[in-house]
Amino acid sequence: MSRKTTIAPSVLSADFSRLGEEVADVCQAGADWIHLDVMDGHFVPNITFGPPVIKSIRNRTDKIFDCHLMIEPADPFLGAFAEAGCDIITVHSEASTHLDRSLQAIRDLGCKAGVSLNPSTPESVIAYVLDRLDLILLMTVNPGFGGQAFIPSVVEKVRRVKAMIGSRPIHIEIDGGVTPETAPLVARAGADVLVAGSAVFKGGREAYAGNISALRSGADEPGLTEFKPG
Ligand SMILES: O=C(CO)[C@H](O)[C@H](O)COP(=O)(O)O
Repeated sequence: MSRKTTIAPSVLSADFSRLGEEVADVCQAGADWIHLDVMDGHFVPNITFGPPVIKSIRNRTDKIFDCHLMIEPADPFLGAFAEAGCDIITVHSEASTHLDRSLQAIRDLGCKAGVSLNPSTPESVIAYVLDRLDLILLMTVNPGFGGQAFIPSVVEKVRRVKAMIGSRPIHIEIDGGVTPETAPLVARAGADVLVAGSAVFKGGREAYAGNISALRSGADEPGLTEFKPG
């Protein structure tokens, strides 16, 4: 059976002066989720936006808001991101001193809980929190900027994480340098959610539908098993 990979455009590559329209346009073009990259200028060398901006675009779509927190600490702000309308909140393992507590707090807020690993972080850091996870975000670039080159060594980590989670209903999401060429590599290794900024937003709104379908057709090869989240 073939499957449908979830495509999550990262608004990092959108025109921020028209963010609401950009979100509506990519949803209209076939996006499944909206990926929100929150950066603090401390954990990563860039600053983006926070809860007020997310709240201001929440009414543009009812698609899942997938919030990737690249902030340290994250715990004091989890409530504000949930309140702003995020459905999934992902924290970085490298920025979480008490990862188990952070994941529990996200679920207590009524959101799905995710953890993100930088390219150099081994998957062993999540071995004891698997039952608290709805999503594992494996970075295929060093976080902070869009438009970077995909780091191929992470493909092997995707395979290991897929084996590690077994039958648990946990999404494996890939973020960084995802293109129609790299999408099949990570999909074959076990990823079911692909984040893409540059590859979706290039060419302006008329190009979004074609860009999304190019990513999807690369990832949705026949023979890949369908993912059924819990
Ligand atoms: O988290 C990110 C950077 O930290 C971005 O989501 C990611 O890099 C997507 O951009 P692109 O598809 O252009 O690589």
